[in-house]
Amino acid sequence: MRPEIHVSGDDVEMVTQLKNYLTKRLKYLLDMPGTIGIGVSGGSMPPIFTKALFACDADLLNWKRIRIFMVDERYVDKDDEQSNLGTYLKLFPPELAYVFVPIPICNDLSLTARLYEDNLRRILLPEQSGTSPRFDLLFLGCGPDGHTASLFPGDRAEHVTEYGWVGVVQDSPKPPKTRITLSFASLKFAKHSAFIITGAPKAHVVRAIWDRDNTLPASMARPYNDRLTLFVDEAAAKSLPSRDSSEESDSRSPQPFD
Ligand SMILES: O=C1O[C@H](COP(=O)(O)O)[C@@H](O)[C@H](O)[C@H]1O
Repeated sequence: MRPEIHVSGDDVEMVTQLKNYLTKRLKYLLDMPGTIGIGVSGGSMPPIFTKALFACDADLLNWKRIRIFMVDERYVDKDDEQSNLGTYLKLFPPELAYVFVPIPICNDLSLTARLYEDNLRRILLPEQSGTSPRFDLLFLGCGPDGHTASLFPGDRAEHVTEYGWVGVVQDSPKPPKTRITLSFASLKFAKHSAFIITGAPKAHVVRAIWDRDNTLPASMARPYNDRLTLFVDEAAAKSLPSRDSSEESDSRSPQPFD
């Protein structure tokens, strides 16, 4: 099944599209039992995601049930300007800091990854079945090199945790060099994933995702159930097939996986 595509003319339109998507997903998830786990990315995503989230109706922002976690993090303290979590904490009201799954950065990188995995399993259980996570909603970004989270071309992530949910990267081509990241396996078991991608330098990555070209991590990270939505601006959409092209249709229905 092809991903659902939303092309926006500007940030305001993209925020509205994201707000509508979040509204639909939260309405569904709030009707189900348990904790709602939303994975988010750093880089350019925090401001636009935060605007869209807080544009949702207040009755959907049930902070007793929603927990937000980083799909990757730089190996820096959360007060460092490079910290993805730190960026969100600066954008969220301080009284909501508790909704973020803590990333216990310590002086041992592998231990940091293991402790993060423990936190994810403890906070997002019991929805997690067995050893594979079932994250409710993932918001992924990508770089012009096709990386997503901190999964870079060249298979640089090392698996150091008991369940393989979280890996470590020590030679990131994008500074800082050292990071922790959700693994491909944990990203691919998501119930719903969405990419937020803007700018012409990433148009080839958007096309790779559309074409299921698994030479790039961003395309390799699409969920097994094919429930994937792309939020792109016009520049990032420029390599997609034209609206009326035959390439667009793909009637394969999504795998039942929820
Ligand atoms: O370093 C990172 O890069 C990607 C993409 O960032 P962007 O600024 O090009 O959108 C981001 O998704 C990831 O979370 C971050 O750690």
